[in-house]
Amino acid sequence: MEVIDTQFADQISLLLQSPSPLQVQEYFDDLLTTKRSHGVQVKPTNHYGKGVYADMDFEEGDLVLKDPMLVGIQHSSNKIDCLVCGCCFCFIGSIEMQIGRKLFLQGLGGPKDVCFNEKLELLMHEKLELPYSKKFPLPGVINCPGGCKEVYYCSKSCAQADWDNCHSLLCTGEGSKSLNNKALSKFIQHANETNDIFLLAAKAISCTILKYRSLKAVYDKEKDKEKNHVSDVLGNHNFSLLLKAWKPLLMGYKRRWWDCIALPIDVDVSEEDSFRMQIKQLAFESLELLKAAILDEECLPLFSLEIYGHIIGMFELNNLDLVVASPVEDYFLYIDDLPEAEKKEVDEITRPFFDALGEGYSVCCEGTAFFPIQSCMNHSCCPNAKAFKRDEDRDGQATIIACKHIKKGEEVTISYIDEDLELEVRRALLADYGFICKCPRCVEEDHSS
Ligand SMILES: C[S@@+](CC[C@H](N)C(=O)[O-])C[C@H]1O[C@@H](n2cnc3c(N)ncnc32)[C@H](O)[C@@H]1O
Repeated sequence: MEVIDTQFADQISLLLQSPSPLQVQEYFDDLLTTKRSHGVQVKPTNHYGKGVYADMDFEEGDLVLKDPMLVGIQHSSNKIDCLVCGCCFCFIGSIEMQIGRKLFLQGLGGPKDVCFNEKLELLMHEKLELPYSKKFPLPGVINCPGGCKEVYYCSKSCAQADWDNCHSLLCTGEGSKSLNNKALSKFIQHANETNDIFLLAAKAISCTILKYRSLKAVYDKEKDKEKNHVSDVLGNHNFSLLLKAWKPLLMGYKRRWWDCIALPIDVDVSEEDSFRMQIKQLAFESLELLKAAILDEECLPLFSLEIYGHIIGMFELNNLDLVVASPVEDYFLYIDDLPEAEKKEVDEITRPFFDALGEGYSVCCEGTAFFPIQSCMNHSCCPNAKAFKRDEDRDGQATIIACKHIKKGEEVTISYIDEDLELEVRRALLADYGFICKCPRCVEEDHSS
């Protein structure tokens, strides 16, 4: 066992204790009120933990819920394709910048002629305007306040929100509040080379530390007024503040990553134990790098392997794809729809870029995120709702749409898998989520098979 795990065993088990139904109810009622999501409630189900229930009638196609993420990341491999805000994940810059940057960074200057590559640079720096691009305006690019040149934003408010929420600890720029920028870069490199779910876990830990620090500052101020304050590292007051800061993660459904991760198809069942040990070792290596970068003496239990494993496990079981459609796709579709004569003229300018982009012209922003309310939605193979982005949903929030009539009081369910598959295939896929589905359709198909 790791030192922190042994030393803080009691606190760790409190951090992992399932919240009472009342705590769950209060937390989600509060969250839904703050987010002004009035159509749903989170309540205990009869069978499997908590679930989301309709608080009003919905018709097919109605918006049931917009759920802002707790933490999210853009996949590292997607960063060349799409320049998006590091907080709300909307596309930023301009159509020209998106196209020029992507082609330039990929070294895909098409025909390797100097003239074309010069054009890409001009595009990237917005010194060359493409016809009709103004019809697809994007917010300007705001730099990271810590100067890292890794993350950009759509507005000063998004930059500040991300800084205050988690980025100040995970920024590799000069203004970073991490312990050691080199160690942080090593942690990030390890995550990029192994599994970027570690970046999501690091965001969750940073969020908790920063929340803890702000709760502590308020607490100390109050205490100062009382004059007799004695600061005790991880004493009762501090731990109760840490528990409070941890609350959003406390609510998530968690299992240890190395226990819950699905066995890859190329790993034989006889090698399962050794596979799970390797996964645990990988988490250990990542955690050691993270500790060197952002360890906080007052939040030590957060850096135990047990907690790290549970946070990653929660993201593994509950994470949802973060997808934001590309305005570059809209742009080229618009050009393609122009009246023939005009299209011919415009095409002469845009065609070389379109050809160089190839199929990549429509790549979306892709990543992984944790959505607090959507992650409470249970699965059904005959769901009444689905995660679906409409044309207007151009940021990183999860959008849930009713796919049939939902009555007030009914549970809102989504399908975690492609529900059109056969019973046996569905069962195999759902085994990765750790349960056997007993929805009405599975029960009926099971009886008739
Ligand atoms: C994303 S969570 C859903 C919320 C969860 N019920 C909770 O209490 O936090 C997924 C977990 O819920 C349970 N679950 C969801 N749908 C289920 C179903 N149709 N049958 C059995 N268990 C289900 C499983 O334990 C699954 O791993």
